[in-house]
Amino acid sequence: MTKYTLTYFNVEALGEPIRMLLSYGNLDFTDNRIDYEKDWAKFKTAMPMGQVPILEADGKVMYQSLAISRYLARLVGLYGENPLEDYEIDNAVDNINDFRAKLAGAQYEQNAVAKEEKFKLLKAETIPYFLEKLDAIAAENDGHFALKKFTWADVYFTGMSNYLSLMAQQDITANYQNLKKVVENTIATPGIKEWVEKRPKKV
Ligand SMILES: N[C@@H](CCC(=O)N[C@@H](CS)C(=O)NCC(=O)O)C(=O)O
Repeated sequence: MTKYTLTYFNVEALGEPIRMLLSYGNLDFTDNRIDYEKDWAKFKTAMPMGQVPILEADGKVMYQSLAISRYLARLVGLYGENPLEDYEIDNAVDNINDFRAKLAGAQYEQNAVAKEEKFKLLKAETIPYFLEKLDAIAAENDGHFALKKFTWADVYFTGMSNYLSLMAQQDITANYQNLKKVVENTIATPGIKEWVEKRPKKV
């Protein structure tokens, strides 16, 4: 049986959807968390693109979190059953990821004045815009992100949700009932439920 090792920092963020997919599939994995301050400089040079997450499986080193997630989603049966279904799921993930990129653009802005301006715009326009759109997609799909059923798009949103809330400086599901439903359904799913109960409490 394949033994996986996920290497990432001691946070949820890009690593968490992968941890959830591994847990959903009941795949045997080591959750290897690097201490950024102490150890990252030495690990970074050994990473294929100088970044994490990476997933090791029987000697194969995989990187790029979305590529890893798609691989696992296929493996555990949370992708589509044909190219059109795959498109629907990928489309939802891309929408979520566009939201993440907007938040990260402000969060990681180095110039303090520019950062404040970016956050003002985020709070006034970008965050409500994306959350309304995402909530509408979840409403159309009966509390899921695609195909009216549980797919890895739901896992992606749920895995990222605490990190997105942290960057948005607000609970992103608080006023969006359909997004809340996606998260509630996902964390009640066998495999993921047990993972969420035992995972380190570090967003
Ligand atoms: N596109 C990559 C981005 C990976 C990425 O941005 N990783 C960050 C952590 S979230 C990282 O390794 N940062 C440390 C560095 O770049 O030195 C993916 O999705 O895997």
